[in-house]
Amino acid sequence: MSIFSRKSSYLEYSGQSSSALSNNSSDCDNIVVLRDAAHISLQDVNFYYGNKHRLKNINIAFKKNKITALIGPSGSGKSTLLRTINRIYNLYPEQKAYGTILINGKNILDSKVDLIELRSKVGMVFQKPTPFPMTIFENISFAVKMHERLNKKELAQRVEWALRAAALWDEVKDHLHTSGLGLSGGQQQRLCIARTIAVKPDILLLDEPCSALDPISTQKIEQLLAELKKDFTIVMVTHNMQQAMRSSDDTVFMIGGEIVEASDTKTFFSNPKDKKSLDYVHGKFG
Ligand SMILES: Nc1ncnc2c1ncn2[C@@H]1O[C@H](COP(=O)(O)OP(=O)(O)OP(=O)(O)O)[C@@H](O)[C@H]1O
Repeated sequence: MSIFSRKSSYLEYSGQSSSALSNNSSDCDNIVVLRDAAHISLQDVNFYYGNKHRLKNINIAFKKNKITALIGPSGSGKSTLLRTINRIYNLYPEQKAYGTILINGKNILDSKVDLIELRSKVGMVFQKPTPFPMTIFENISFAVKMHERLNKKELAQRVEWALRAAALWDEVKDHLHTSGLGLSGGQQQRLCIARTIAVKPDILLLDEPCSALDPISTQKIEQLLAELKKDFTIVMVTHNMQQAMRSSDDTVFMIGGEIVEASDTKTFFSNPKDKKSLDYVHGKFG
């Protein structure tokens, strides 16, 4: 069975009873778990850039088919946390993660994990749109060809499917064979999302996907994410608290490489439990 089979769940391996969203931080320091219907679970994750310890005992689970926002001041470790989930940090030998990250019950930090397969199942979209210097069609077909052998017709269907899913098809269908670099910033970001979902991942990691976009493009991406969560589990770093409030189901608040608080977004913003969360929500720092 593939390690990415959807059969296992957090509840199966943890042996813990299900409660609705629960926050264990009072039981055990810095242990914060969103338990219900978890798809990704980090257990005692620590991360180092060389000898700099930048994620400290992270315990958190992200729910299937929900959007979780990672928020916190600059340097709090949000992007680092995101980068552990598809092991992109492995491109840099001095960067090391320890602990357990379970996806569908399998530890993706295990040295035997196939990183190409992992990254096809855990897609990532970065802050700045980065289309390849190729046509719109090729931007997507190139990604698909790296992972699958499809015939010409199947490939064209997959490109159309991904562009439709990324709410870009109607805007580009008449010029698929022109450069992706000719699109607006918002369209380029949707192209990057289309490219990522074209290989049919289970999980989408988004690192400040709207920070380079104008408000209308931002709104389109937010609407798109609301659609995409029906099919994907989404974890998104954002600096924009309004965006976290509008778009996410759950919110995880970090400072200094640690999780301060995690809960459903409505509760986090209306009734944060930790004084630091309250101060952050009220703009007193960060
Ligand atoms: N490549 C790197 N080498 C060394 N240290 C790094 C590297 N990237 C990040 N760091 C450090 O790790 C810590 C966490 O950084 P990270 O980028 O994860 O924070 P962040 O919360 O995403 O910040 P921001 O909101 O500014 O993007 C910071 O102290 C940062 O300086």
